[in-house]
Amino acid sequence: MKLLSFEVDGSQRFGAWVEGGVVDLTQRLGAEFPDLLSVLQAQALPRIAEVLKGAKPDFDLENITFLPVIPSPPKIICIGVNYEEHRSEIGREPTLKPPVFGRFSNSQVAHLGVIPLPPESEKLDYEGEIAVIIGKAGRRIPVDQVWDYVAGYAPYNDASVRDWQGHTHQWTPGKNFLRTGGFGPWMSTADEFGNDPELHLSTRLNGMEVQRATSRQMIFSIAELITYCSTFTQLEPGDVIVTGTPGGVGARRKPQLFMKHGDVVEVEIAEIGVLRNRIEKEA
Ligand SMILES: O=C(O)C[C@H](/C=C/C(=O)C(=O)O)C(=O)O
Repeated sequence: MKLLSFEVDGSQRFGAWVEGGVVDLTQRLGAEFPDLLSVLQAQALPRIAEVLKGAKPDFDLENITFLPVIPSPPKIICIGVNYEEHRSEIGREPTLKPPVFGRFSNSQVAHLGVIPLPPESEKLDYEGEIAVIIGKAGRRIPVDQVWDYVAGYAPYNDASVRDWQGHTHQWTPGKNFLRTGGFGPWMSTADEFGNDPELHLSTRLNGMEVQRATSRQMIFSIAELITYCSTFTQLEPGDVIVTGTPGGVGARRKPQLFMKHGDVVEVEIAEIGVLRNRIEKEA
């Protein structure tokens, strides 16, 4: 299933993309589940699958406004330096454990939303990534059991304000400018894949491919990341783990390639879909 959050006529809803459009699940199940997060919290994905059997779309994609897949995740845990090509382009020493940092939920932006280029920056960069959405609470999850805890996967753009990321050795400010973290268009539920799926990730800037990798190239696998993160914190349904970006970021190109007003950035997971955002100067 491809599940999404969206708005129609100012009302926030959740639904499923099926061939031909969007099935409105708020209309069918809203009394029980106000949003996609509550579906995950109730572990009600099988219920959604039941409701979707034979359901006809209610909206064309053109008639909805996308919201971030989970608009307010309990936690957004980001992983840095998780592909060898990126590690070597930034000249970092390998680490025995994954670098971890956080994003706030208001740093997210939906598919087709505008990523603002803040007046404080001349170095807004893209980072195409695979997001893992957690479907079940767990602490110290053994590596061979992590797949029971995954609800699905989605494209993510961990767009980064490099000037602010570089102020100190903490990356948080540069990773949390408002509406820089693209999340969408939808999550594909884990049952569409086997355990440990190979997902094919690419990033395009104005149609030019700038990043390409698969989940097999991660330094710390999705399973290892879930085990690691669930050791220092309790993972909860709706938490998002953003698994790191491959080589090819704009800051490390020669010449550098930062995003500017009018650019269109796309992050694609071939098995899931394309997340597209336009860059606009923030007034
Ligand atoms: O500055 C660094 O060493 C790493 C930093 C962040 C990387 C990520 O967020 C990631 O790898 O996904 C960077 O490349 O600027």
